[in-house]
Formats: sequence, structure tokens, C-alpha cells
Amino acid sequence: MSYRIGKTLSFEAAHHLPGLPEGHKCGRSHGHSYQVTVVLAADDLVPPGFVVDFGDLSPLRSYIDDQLDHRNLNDVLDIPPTSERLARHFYDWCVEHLPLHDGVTIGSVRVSETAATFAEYTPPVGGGDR
Ligand SMILES: Nc1nc2c(c(=O)[nH]1)N=C([C@H](O)[C@H](O)COP(=O)(O)OP(=O)(O)OP(=O)(O)O)CN2
Ligand SMILES: [Zn+2]
Repeated sequence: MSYRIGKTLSFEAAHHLPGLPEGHKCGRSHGHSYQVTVVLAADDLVPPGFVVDFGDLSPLRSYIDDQLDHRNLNDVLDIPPTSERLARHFYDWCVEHLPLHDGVTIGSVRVSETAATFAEYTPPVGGGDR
């Protein structure tokens, strides 16, 4: 794909990670200022020169605000809320819910819990459904 654009959305949430060794700090409830970066790709632009309008990501903003922001992710998601699994969760959500025109693919989704860390999901080549 010739063009790639990205938008970062932020939210605050609590979580704990199950299955860690006894005493691991991330087994205890704590919170993060999450950042979710969605990258969209296309070979061609639509007028006036967009991959997509950044505003077209507003359904994801609404989902995050309504379902995840200031909540405990362990309560509202059915996955262990690691950064890696959250990145895949947001990728799947975008595939299902974002109204993208033909030729636009979701290149990757990156999730950061802190300024120093991230996890990224990129669909396998030829294996993505967008
Ligand atoms: N591969 C992953 N490792 C860890 C994840 C994760 O999602 N993927 N998550 C955590 C915890 O959520 C933890 O809150 C963050 O861990 P860490 O960066 O180690 O914690 P700090 O911000 O306190 O970093 P320090 O360098 O220790 O100050 C753990 N691991
Ligand atoms: Zn954490």
C-alpha cells in the first residue's frame, strides 16, 4: 500500500492480568492511560486527497468512550487485557464496525499502556479480511 495514515485515541482504564506468578505487580488492579493507534492504508486517495477522513474513525471514539473509558477492562471484555490482546481486539472491532471504502485496509493497531511500551497487531499478509 502506498499511503498509510494513523490516528491515536486515548482512554483511561483499570485492569489486572490473570495467570501471572504470585506477587507479580500486574496481577493487582491498577490503571493505565491507554493509547490506541489505528493505521489505515490504501494505494489510491479519495478527494480531496484522503486515505479516509480521520473523522471516519469516530465510531471507534464512541465505542471507547461508551464501553471502555474509566472502566475495568476485566469487567467489560472477555479477554485477558494484555496490550497484545487489546491490539487484536481493536483490530477486530475496526474490521467489523468501521465503514471503510473499497481499497482501504487496516494496516495495524498499536496499544500503549505507558510511554515506554507498546504492542501491535498486524494481520498476516493475505490473511486480513480488510
Ligand atoms: N508483553 C506484555 N507485558 C506486560 C504487559 C502487556 O500488556 N504485555 N502488561 C503489563 C502490565 O499491564 C503493567 O502494568 C505494565 O508493565 P511494565 O511496563 O512492566 O510496568 P511499569 O510501567 O511499572 O514499568 P517499569 O519499567 O517497571 O517502571 C506487564 N507486562
Ligand atoms: Zn497494566
